Amino acid sequence: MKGTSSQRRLVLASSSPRRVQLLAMLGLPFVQDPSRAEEPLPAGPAGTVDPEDWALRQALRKAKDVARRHPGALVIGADTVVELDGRLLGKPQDRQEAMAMLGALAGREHRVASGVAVVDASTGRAATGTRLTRVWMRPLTRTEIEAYVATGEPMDKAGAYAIQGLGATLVPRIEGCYFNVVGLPLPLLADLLSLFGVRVLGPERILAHPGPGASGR
Ligand SMILES: Cc1cn([C@H]2C[C@H](O)[C@@H](COP(=O)(O)OP(=O)(O)OP(=O)(O)O)O2)c(=O)[nH]c1=O
Repeated sequence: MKGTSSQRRLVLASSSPRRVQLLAMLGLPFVQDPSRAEEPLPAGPAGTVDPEDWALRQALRKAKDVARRHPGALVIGADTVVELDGRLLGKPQDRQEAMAMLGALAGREHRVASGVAVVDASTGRAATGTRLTRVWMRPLTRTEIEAYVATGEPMDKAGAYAIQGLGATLVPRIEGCYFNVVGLPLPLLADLLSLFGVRVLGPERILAHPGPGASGR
């Protein structure tokens, strides 16, 4: 069938193990080829950069960079940032910065923005989107922050926490897409892929899993 998921090669332009796990959940075959095209976060005054604009720009950069080495493929790029008081927080450089980020986030609401870009390497066409999730972190004592940072979990995560890990105990409430916080908003990604004819729940699934429904019994 023309334009179906079985015929488009998917490439994930990411080094993130979380994004690999999340994309694997969709059950579509893909290869991983990380990009190094991400820009450092802007150091300007608070409120000068919109988190969704920033995440989208980085997602597109990553996808376009990797698309150059995969002719004919559909390339997926994503980027996630945390925003607090108009400032963007990326991944902490060291444990001290992780402590400072968690100290600032503790007891407050912040926002997590992810951008996703799907680039068709054969035409250069791109489909993009963003999602914003509100996240409430409970108050934390200094000892709790130290203990959490000592686990190492915060080190490669935007905002220095992982909602999908031990960090789940720090977050009593969110509003918006959970997968957006983990780094790849799956409902958005499925919508973007469908624009290229890749359907997560296309008829190929029925052929691949013939059961009572498919046989008509
Ligand atoms: C807030 C939060 C972020 N994160 C992660 C998702 C991303 O991997 C990371 C944000 O960094 P990114 O720069 O978006 O991604 P990355 O450098 O890990 O991977 P790549 O650029 O190669 O795609 O933070 C979590 O895993 N859990 C969380 O709760």
